[in-house]
Amino acid sequence: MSPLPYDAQRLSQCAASIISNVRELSDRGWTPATSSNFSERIDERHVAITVSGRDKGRLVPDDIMVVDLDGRPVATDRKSSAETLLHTQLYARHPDVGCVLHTHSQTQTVASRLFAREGCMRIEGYELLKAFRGNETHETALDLPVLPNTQDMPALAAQVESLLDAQPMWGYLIDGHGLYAWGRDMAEARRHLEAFEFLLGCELELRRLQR
Ligand SMILES: CSC[C@@H](O)[C@@H](O)C(=O)COP(=O)(O)O
Ligand SMILES: [Zn+2]
Repeated sequence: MSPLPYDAQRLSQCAASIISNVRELSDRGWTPATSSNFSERIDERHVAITVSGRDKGRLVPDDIMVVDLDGRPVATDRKSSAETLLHTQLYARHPDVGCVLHTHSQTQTVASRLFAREGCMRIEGYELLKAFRGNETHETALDLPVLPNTQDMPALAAQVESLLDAQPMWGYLIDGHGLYAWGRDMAEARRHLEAFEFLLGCELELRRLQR
């Protein structure tokens, strides 16, 4: 047997981090019905990612596998997330991206429906905007893109590429689907994900109150 092209110990670390963090996200109801997918970078060429179709609230080490930056499985016959390309495109493009989190909370999904027509959701004036890397004041605005949903991953990835060409960003919504968020490591990606969830919730609540 040829040696693994990645560090098995680093894979175990990534798997443990994904399992424990995702269990907490799942306990909040953000990963219903096997939805959502999660990954962490192993090294410059390899990513640990969830196997497709698993119950994300009950992940075990066997539910985390390795893909290369083109999304091809490495040393396994398991099938990676149906949305693997949306993860690997970020790692391939940005060497400082270390973790990508995708969830399907009700807040994220409702917000995506509400702002789909505009193609973006403007979030401004909140203290919690400082949770995003690089922001040092609440006196700023963030445009969270909302992309049309499709099962055609290369087409979706191409749309994400053009967004990334245009602006620095930490996440996007997919209409009727959910949220992608990322960061340099699990802690930062999770901070960004939680900030998006909170801010989307505030905007939805404001709209309800203003009706
Ligand atoms: C269970 S429906 C959700 C899926 O279609 C998909 O959007 C998703 O988030 C999970 O897919 P997966 O292939 O398990 O990574
Ligand atoms: Zn999804």
